[in-house]
This record gives sequence, structure tokens and C-alpha cells, in this order.
Amino acid sequence: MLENPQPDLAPITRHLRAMFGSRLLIAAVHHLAVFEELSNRPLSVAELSHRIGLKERPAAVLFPALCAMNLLAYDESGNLRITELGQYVTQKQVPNLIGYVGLEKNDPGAVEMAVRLKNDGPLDTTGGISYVKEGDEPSPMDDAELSRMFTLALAGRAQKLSPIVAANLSKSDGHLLDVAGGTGFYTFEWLLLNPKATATLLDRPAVLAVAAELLETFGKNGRPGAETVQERVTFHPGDMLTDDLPQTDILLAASLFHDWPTETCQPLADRFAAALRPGGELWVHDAFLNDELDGPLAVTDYSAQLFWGTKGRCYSRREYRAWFTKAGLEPTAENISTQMDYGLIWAKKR
Ligand SMILES: C[S@@+](CC[C@H](N)C(=O)[O-])C[C@H]1O[C@@H](n2cnc3c(N)ncnc32)[C@H](O)[C@@H]1O
Repeated sequence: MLENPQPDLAPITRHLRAMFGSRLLIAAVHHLAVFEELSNRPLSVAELSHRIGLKERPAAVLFPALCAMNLLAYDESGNLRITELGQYVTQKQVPNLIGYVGLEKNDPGAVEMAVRLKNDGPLDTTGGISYVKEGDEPSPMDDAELSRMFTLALAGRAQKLSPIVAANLSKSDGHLLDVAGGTGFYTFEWLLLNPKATATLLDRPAVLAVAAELLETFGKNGRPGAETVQERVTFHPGDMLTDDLPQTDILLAASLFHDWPTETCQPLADRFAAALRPGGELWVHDAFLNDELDGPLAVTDYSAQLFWGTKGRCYSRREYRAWFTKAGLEPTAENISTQMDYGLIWAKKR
């Protein structure tokens, strides 16, 4: 294990993401009637979703969040029920906090969250969706200014997490494919620890233009071996959903799956599995829901943030491992924590 004297910045990301959890709470109580629907009897996720008009993704964001807040729980049959605490946002319970929560019901963020929950995303997507490039849809990641802004917004997070991630990935003299690699920091740090290895950074062309500048600076940071990193990285501008992926020993998917809906995640896992050489490893760095889909709160808040801004949400390790298995990989049981509520899981190709 890496000795890590640096503070975990999770308090900052938790407070940031809590805003999205608050919006879910207000929307659930005042715009979707979740608690009134459940006040007579427990309902299955499918039945409750149907009654309040939610598709799979918003339901998979909202219900785990309300469980993490201890307002809902799953009963022995797997149905959702209101907890003792949750009774206090139902009309039946007197007194209750419906009026008090209602002081915020017209907050623009809460109102818009309700709209996005009901619509499974924003009503207007003409400008594209952040961090997503799919088919012919417009993408901010293909706009020089916007892609720079979105990429640099992730730079500090990547710089902080990448040394920890790199130290936990397998050592190798082979090749790393960092798909949707963004700034490239995960690649740069891993190459520094693996002086004979090479790597490919795959992303949209406009994003890689930013990564190239960051690599230039990285090469001059004075750390032993940093100057060799530049010559060991290949930039692959392309589309991970459709391009032939280069064969690799290690494939890293960092903060990648969480931008995409469930139906895209399996094809992505299939493509990544196909790019691995025999004995190769697929690593995912992300924030994971509990396998029971009832928390943790830091991740359900994050899932709400991702739901707000991308096509995805947070997933459980169980969901990832099911995709890996279906893709013909062997998931390992290892759960490695990094920082800011992220962690690593990985699967092997026979
Ligand atoms: C949330 S960022 C993650 C970046 C990096 N892995 C990190 O953790 O800092 C998602 C990245 O996916 C890239 N991306 C989105 N759609 C893509 C596509 N179809 N092909 C390749 N990259 C794509 C975006 O440009 C963006 O850099």
C-alpha cells in the first residue's frame, strides 16, 4: 500500500455534491410525491417508479439516495418502504416536516431537479451533454473552448488522485490504454512508476490538445524520469464507442462509466475486454454505490450530480462486475479505496 501523508479532500467534494442530494430530497417530497405513494404499503422499485413516472436511471439515482438519507429502506421482499424517520415527510404523520422542507420547494435547483428526474435528463440538450460524445450528437468535448474548460476542471482532481491510483495499478513493462483519459495525469503518473512501459491516451482531439500541454509541463517537473514520460505516450484522438481500440496489457477506465447509461456500459465493457491481451487487466477508478443500492450518502449525492450533468450515474461494484463477467472477464474481489470517495476494482482476462 502507498503511504499517503496527503489529506483526503473528501470533505470538499462531499459538501459540493450534497447540494444535489438536497435537491433530490426536496423534489421527492414536493414534486414527485414519493412518500405519499408509499404511505399505504411498500412497493417494488418498478411499481413506485411507474406510479411517479420515473424511468430506470432517475429511479436508480433517487431511491438509493433516499435510502442513504434513512428515509426509505428495502424490506425483506426487496420492496421500498418508508422508515420511521421517513414518516415525518408524510401527511399522515402529525407533526411532520413537509411544510418546512417546502420552504425550499421553489428553489430553482430543486425545481429543475424534478424536471430532470421526470424527463430522465434536461429538457434542452441542443448544446450537448458535458463529458459525453456520442454519435452525431453535438458535444462540448469537440468544442475547443468548452472541452478545455471541462478538461481543466478535472485537472486538480486527477493530479491529486493519480499518484494514488498509479501506485495501486499493477506494475508492468507492457502497455497501458487510458480510455477517455482527459488530462492524462493517470497515465503520466503510472509511466513514472513503470519506467519501461508505454501508454496510449485516448480521448477526443480537443481534449488531447489540452493533455499535450499538460504533458509538456509534466516532463519538466524535475521528478526523476519525468522527462522520459513524453516519449512513451501515444495520443489517440478518437471515439471509444466506435473506434478499433489498440491492444493493451492494462486498460484504465477512470471516471468513465459513470457518464453513461446502463445500456452503454455493457458494450463499453465488451469493447474494453476485447482490447485486452491474454492476462490483461481492466481497471475501473470510480465512486461505487453499495451493492444493496442504499448508499453511501457521499456516493448517492455524487450520483445525483452525475445524473444532473451527464448521461450516467454512479453504479455499484456488483453492477460493474456483472458487466465484466458478461464481457468474458474474471472480476477480482479486491476493493481498493483511493480518496474523495473513489476506489478501484479490476478484472482479469484469461
Ligand atoms: C469525466 S471525464 C474523465 C477523464 C479522466 N479519465 C479523469 O478521470 O480525469 C470523461 C472523458 O470522456 C471523454 N469522452 C466522452 N465521450 C467520448 C468518446 N466517445 N470517445 C472518447 N472519449 C470520450 C471526454 O472527452 C472526457 O475527457
